[in-house]
Amino acid sequence: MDALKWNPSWSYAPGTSVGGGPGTSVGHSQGVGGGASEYNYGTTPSQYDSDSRPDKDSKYPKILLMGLRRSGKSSIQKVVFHKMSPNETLFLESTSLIVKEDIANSSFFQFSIWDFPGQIDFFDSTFESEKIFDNCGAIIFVIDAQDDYSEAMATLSETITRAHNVSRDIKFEVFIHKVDGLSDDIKIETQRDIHQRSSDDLMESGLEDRVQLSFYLTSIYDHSIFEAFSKVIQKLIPQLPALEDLLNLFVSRTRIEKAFLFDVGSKIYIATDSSPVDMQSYELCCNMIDVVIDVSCIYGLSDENDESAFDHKSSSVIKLNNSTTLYLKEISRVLAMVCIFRSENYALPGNVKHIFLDICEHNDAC
Ligand SMILES: Nc1nc2c(ncn2[C@@H]2O[C@H](COP(=O)(O)OP(=O)(O)OP(=O)(O)O)[C@@H](O)[C@H]2O)c(=O)[nH]1
Repeated sequence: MDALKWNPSWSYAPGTSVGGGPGTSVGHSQGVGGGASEYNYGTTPSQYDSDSRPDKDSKYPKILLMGLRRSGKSSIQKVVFHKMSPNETLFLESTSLIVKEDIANSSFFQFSIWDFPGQIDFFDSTFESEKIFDNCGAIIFVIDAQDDYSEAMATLSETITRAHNVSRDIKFEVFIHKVDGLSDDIKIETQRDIHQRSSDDLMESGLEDRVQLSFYLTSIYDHSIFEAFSKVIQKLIPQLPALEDLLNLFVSRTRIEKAFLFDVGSKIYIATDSSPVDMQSYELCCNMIDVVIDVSCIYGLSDENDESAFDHKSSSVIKLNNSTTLYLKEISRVLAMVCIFRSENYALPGNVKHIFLDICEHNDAC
């Protein structure tokens, strides 16, 4: 497979993508507005004072990935945004610097992800809370559910207090991570316990009415990490309510059961209609995106041109043997609509994109 044909805007950092599949980024492809940079935390304090700090000009809201060492922060970032296969994360080295990466793929999808080293010391004089938490949209705090999480709970509580002091608008998202190794009963019990302990901690610090935590059970070995990230990102999309209204209107006009608007590169869904999301449907839609991109890369490109495998001609229909039909249609260079129909209601919706864009046109949201 000629990975160079992959749309460069889908790999978010220069030359850092690893792993198989059509998303493998080769060379120094760089995303729109993308680029990863590293700078030292703690060891060279002057870097915080210097005007040359790489984050100085980043205008995007930050998403901070925080948590103890080896909790899985870098793995999450690599799997979601660089198509690294979960098994390859076994070879990731511990992060010793803050790794900052701008992700600005579409007008809905603009933020800056900061992957923190695990050994943060809030009492270190070089840790500048104001600068770190300023313009922060969300903190994703990763807890290794396979390990003793007492220390992680203490760090979470400290992180919340520090961050909340700087900004009241930060969203706190707790990923109870690595749940692939746990039975369903243990997962539920772990979530209950972490929820309880963090509520107690919030109460102790007097923040129980001011801070709201969201909890997600996640693993890089299934789609839970993509779903959780989707929900985090959606909270940072100002146009989300308008997009959801559009999707509701769209669904009501087309007899579609469920419609997702996807960022194709990461398989994060930017919005969906108001009917409940079930994990299986989401997984099916993600798999469909993979199939469409794989097949397009193999059969859809000629050797002469250097076009993307995903373009205005991209669409696909997959009929399943359980009376469900999936339909994917390109919406823009980086966005796809994936719809789920009951097969009996499916009448080739060649104009799905047009109906959607037509609805958008009559609304200011898009
Ligand atoms: N079972 C399981 N292992 C995971 C999961 N996510 C990450 N890991 C493993 O956890 C280990 C640590 O992952 P990292 O991503 O390096 O952790 P980190 O939080 O970035 O670590 P530091 O850089 O030291 O702060 C690796 O061996 C990963 O393969 C998961 O969902 N399930």
